[in-house]
Amino acid sequence: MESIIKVNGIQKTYKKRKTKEEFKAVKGVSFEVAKGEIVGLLGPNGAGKTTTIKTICGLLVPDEGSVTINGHDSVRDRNKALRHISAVLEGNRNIYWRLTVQENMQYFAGNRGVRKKEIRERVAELLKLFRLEDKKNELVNNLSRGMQQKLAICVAMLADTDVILLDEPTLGLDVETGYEVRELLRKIASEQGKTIIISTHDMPVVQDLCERTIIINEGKVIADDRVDHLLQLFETSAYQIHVKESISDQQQEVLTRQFPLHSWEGLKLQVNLGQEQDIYDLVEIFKREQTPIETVTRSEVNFEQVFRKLVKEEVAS
Ligand SMILES: Nc1ncnc2c1ncn2[C@@H]1O[C@H](COP(=O)(O)OP(=O)(O)OP(=O)(O)O)[C@@H](O)[C@H]1O
Repeated sequence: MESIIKVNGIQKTYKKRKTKEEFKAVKGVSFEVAKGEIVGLLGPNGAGKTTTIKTICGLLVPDEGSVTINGHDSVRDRNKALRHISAVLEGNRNIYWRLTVQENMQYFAGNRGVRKKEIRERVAELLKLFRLEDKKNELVNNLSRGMQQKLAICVAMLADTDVILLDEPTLGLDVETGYEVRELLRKIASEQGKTIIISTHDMPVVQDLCERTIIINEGKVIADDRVDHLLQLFETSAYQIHVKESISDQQQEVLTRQFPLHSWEGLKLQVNLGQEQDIYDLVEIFKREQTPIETVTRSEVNFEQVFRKLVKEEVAS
């Protein structure tokens, strides 16, 4: 499929103003995004996601490498490249809190080149899509965080660009509003063919919404794969063991040493094995002190486990 975004080996070093100390935040990131794809950009805090997103939307110039959008270089051909992109970088900080919802929409519509006679119709259409019609005369200051976030995305849709970049679109939203934003993004992608890149820590967003994920750690891409493929790869290695009584400190020590990727919920142990045969070593830990086992089941893998394992393996290597 045709790529609308090509990120070629970008590097970015920040210099601290006072000490002039240098920090390499992005160390040669490359990936491509096809038209109509929804891609999740994942990574621990400070991994370089925002720096990458800001470079794609032309707010930062890379020290090395390049970004092309629909064939236009984001530095040399900036205006042409940016015509294809809208970004929501700091959510509710991108909108005016002292204006109403509708005033914000009208202001940004003019600002982003929507033709005067089309503004009213475009604003009404988007407010309907985002279910913000009944809030149109409300001051943004009086809206909940979730509604402000929805408005910020709604504003980004005004220019009707091919690509939408979203930095943490569900940050701080409750489960229900997070779900609503997710469904909206899915609708926008499927009905309007938009290409969406989402930087997030929200694993359900990646698991439910993104077809592909690019995982960045310490400024480098450590995985770039389909979400369902990554889940399949890890499916065979996730187990749940339900014991009848708590294990001893010594057993816990061995467990932590041999199976660092585990967590307890009461008497239920959730563990990721390196390979399937490791189940025997795991059961041995309980057997040694005759801890009674209630059940051993292979568990459903969620994307959070996949993510943690990939990042942990990368740090260890
Ligand atoms: N303007 C800046 N000056 C100096 N260092 C910076 C600047 N912006 C970012 N950094 C550093 O670069 C690294 C990458 O930051 P970036 O914001 O891209 O990470 P991130 O993956 O988006 O993190 P988070 O998930 O915490 O938002 C971090 O260590 C950060 O402290």
